[in-house]
Amino acid sequence: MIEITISPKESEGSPREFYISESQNSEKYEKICLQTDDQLHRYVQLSWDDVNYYATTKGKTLHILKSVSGYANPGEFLAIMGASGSGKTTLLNILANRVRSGNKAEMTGIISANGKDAREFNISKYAAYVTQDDVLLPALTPRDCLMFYAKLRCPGTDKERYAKVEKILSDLNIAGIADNLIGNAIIKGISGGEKKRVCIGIELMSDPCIIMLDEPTSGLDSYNAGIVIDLLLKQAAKGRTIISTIHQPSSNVFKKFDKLMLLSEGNVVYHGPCDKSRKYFAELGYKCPKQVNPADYYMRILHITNRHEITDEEQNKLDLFVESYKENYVKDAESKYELSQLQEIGTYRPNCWVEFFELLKRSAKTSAKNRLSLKLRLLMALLIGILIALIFNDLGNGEKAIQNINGVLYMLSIWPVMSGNGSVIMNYYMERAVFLKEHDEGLYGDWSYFLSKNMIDIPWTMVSGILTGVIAYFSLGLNLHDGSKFIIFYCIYIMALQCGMGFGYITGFLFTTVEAAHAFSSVLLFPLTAFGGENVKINSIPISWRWITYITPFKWVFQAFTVNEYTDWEKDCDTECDPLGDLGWSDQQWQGIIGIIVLSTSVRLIAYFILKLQTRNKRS
Ligand SMILES: Nc1ncnc2c1ncn2[C@@H]1O[C@H](COP(=O)(O)OP(=O)(O)OP(=O)(O)O)[C@@H](O)[C@H]1O
Repeated sequence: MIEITISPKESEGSPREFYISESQNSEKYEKICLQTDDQLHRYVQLSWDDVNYYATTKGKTLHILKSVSGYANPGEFLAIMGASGSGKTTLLNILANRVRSGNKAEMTGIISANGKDAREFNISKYAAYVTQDDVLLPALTPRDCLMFYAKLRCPGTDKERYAKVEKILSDLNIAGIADNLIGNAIIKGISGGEKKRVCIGIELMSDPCIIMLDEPTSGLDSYNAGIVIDLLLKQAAKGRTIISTIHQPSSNVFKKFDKLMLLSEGNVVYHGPCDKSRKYFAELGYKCPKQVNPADYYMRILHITNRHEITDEEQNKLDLFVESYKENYVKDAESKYELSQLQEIGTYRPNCWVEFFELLKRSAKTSAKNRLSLKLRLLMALLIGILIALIFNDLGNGEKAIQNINGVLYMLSIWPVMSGNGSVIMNYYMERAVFLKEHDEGLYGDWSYFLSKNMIDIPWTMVSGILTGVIAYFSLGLNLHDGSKFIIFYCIYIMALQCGMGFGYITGFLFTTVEAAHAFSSVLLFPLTAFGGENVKINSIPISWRWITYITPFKWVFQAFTVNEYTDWEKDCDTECDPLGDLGWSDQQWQGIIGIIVLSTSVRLIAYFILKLQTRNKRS
């Protein structure tokens, strides 16, 4: 049994002497008893000394953080404030080990956790990071999100995981909306404050010692901002170290912070107890009037009109604050706890099949709940089938029939490749941010993700194939020599869709924006339609260009379709009529099908390779 003494707020005690206060003004001395040594794992004092950050842009080197020193204690909420561009996010990212020195940026200084140099270990193993944007899947519910993390992050039985999710939902006061959709601009969902609480809940699943947040209240009204800050204070009260950048807090929110760090133009101008900041600035000649929110007042006195042309008055004021801070800076006592006593987060990792299965389940749920996208895709498949049936309703006989059948089969070769490509790009960009975040956190590997994406495509391609394929095939009266003809046609159609999806993954993984991916795939696929064998016969293509036909999905699909159609063809035709011979593949029974299988597999392997490369580059 460990006894923890709770000291008053003003005390600059050791990490074991943090205060717990539901109401900020409480000056009560309390004692709490923790049941076991387990709680010790949460106590991390993070400190940073003489941190400088330089970034080079357009040939100019900017000094973004200037000799910044500070600390954050366990059990406390440290708010980092400053005008826009003062370096808050950069500092937070450096503390979270999300910024490294490279070609265009250089970081100097020492960051340590409980006295141990952070260069010797990975701080992200102890810290959770909540980004400013809510990176969530809109078609899921808060419970789905937390449960997904519980499955991949928390050891134990499903019952224990379920209990943990319920506890977090109730701690964050979102149990009432746990089964509502998260939503986005299109899908009506939960409020911004509730989304932020879901993001915090996700991070709490891994029981982090430190929680870092980038502007968790931005975009929230003062009531919701207060709720978010209160729940973070509760987490601090459990011994966690909370570090958060914050923009324009209300006076009610401001007075809840334990420690405050004020930045101006990359310099620290104040770092210490929040409630002592008024007195500190008053002594420097800047007295905040009683009725004024200190947060607003500090922003006003630190305001710089044009940072590229700082006036003498602004510079003198900044120098006064910076010098005074340097003289007065006193760091809290060093933590007594060895880092080896701390519990790492994210060390639990289920095997890749569990990751795959959970990702598959989530993708299925997301697709099913995203009704609009589902309906649109089904409608499109149906309409294309009907449209083809209407346009080519009279195929005719003899030469005319061959020309018409070639035309319709070529359309049926282009459409699945294009639609498969487009649907993958669209779907991938809807979840790209979530995937990159989760993958970066090591929640699952790229193999599990890629495999689950490939598996979830299968039912969709089968349904789409039935809708377009059945309508087109039977309404046009294509070859019905025996039942296997349609089955082969259907399988080729599905493989064409799969191949198009493979191309979609390549472009999706290569580009960071959906617009660039669509533009690139159009530029890539459209010219390939000329090499499919319908517009220009393959043997009339110059030899030096003929290799392109091997990477043209339309060519393999068209070949497979025509061979299937014209073998045992029963239309009226004179003896000269040889549609397969005219196309140049009369003796190539299986090449089309083998070609589409090989190309489909190759593009997926290439896509996986690109994904691996991209995620590795992002991590490094
Ligand atoms: N890699 C970089 N290259 C060029 N400039 C950078 C880089 N990183 C940060 N900056 C610049 O450094 C300054 C501080 O950026 P930072 O995002 O930390 O500010 P902030 O205080 O968080 O601002 P805001 O409140 O608007 O988010 C900004 O002027 C930003 O443009």
